[in-house]
Amino acid sequence: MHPSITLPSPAKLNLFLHIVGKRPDGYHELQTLFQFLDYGDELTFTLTPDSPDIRLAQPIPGVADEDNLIIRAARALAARAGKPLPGVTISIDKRLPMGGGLGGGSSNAATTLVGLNWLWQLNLGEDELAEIGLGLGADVPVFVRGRAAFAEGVGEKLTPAEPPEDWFVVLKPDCDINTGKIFSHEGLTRDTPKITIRPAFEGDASRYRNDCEDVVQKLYPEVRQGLEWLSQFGPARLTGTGACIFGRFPTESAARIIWESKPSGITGFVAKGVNYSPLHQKLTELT
Ligand SMILES: C[C@](O)(CO)[C@H](O)COP(=O)(O)OP(=O)(O)OC[C@H]1O[C@@H](n2ccc(N)nc2=O)[C@H](O)[C@@H]1O
Ligand SMILES: Nc1ncnc2c1ncn2[C@@H]1O[C@H](COP(=O)(O)OP(=O)(O)OP(=O)(O)O)[C@@H](O)[C@H]1O
Repeated sequence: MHPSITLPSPAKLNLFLHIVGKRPDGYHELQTLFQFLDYGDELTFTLTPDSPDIRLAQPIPGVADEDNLIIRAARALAARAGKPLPGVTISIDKRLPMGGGLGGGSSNAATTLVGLNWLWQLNLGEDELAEIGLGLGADVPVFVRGRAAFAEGVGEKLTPAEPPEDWFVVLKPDCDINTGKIFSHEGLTRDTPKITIRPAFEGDASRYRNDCEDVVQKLYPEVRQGLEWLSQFGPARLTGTGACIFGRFPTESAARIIWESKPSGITGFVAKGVNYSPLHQKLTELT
């Protein structure tokens, strides 16, 4: 039996998302609150000592292996290690909708960096892994660090936060939203005044908005209808640039009652918000 490890790759929510400016390189400066969900993909890493190849057991439909953030993360880590390493085969149990604002690809990249650092026994520190992660995507560092956080810059300046660990109904309206298209939309507001938060942010995130929500609702009636339906029952928001939306509930049973009554034809799930990533939780249990 070759050494093997199965690790969670959780989703994130942007409990709020403010666009506070635009950088000279065209990227938008954000202030956002990230919380993890106890729901996500699962990756299994199996070392193949007889072959140096880094490969996927099965491709993700619509994503070329070369572009897959899992392969890109594993290669970036191997390059940083700078020594011969055993090959690895990675299989994916994909549960998160792609391009849904739940950070699935970024989370897969982070689980790969953290998991292979462990399996290859590289002992790189969290700062170094987060730096490699930032080269793969702005949302990767928060998944590498594994703590809910208030994020600034493009998402890389992180202050740990402890929002309430509520339950969420997460719905995926039936549309695909391109992040670049939303960020380049002329109707997007880019001047929300910067806020300062108390260290640890224990406040009520639903006081704050997602600045992408107006544009996304205008372009995608499915999102508007979903938000209208969900907000009857409590605070509801878009995560990232969508398409997923979430409603917040104090208990699992309250969330499940609403989930059961969702309109037909809409997919999604019920999950708990967690401030410590299930990935890091699992690794703690293993060591
Ligand atoms: C909106 C968030 O989901 C918040 O968590 C993320 O910042 C999005 O991060 P991401 O999915 O890694 O985004 P990318 O795939 O890198 O971005 C796609 C495109 O959106 C635009 N973009 C993205 C992030 C950002 N802060 N400003 C931008 O202007 C850029 O044109 C970029 O080329
Ligand atoms: N392992 C992967 N899993 C999912 N998507 C991937 C992966 N590797 C590359 N991608 C590409 O990344 C794109 C964005 O996927 P992802 O699921 O991260 O979006 P998202 O949930 O909108 O993320 P964000 O909230 O960061 O915008 C996909 O459309 C796909 O082309």
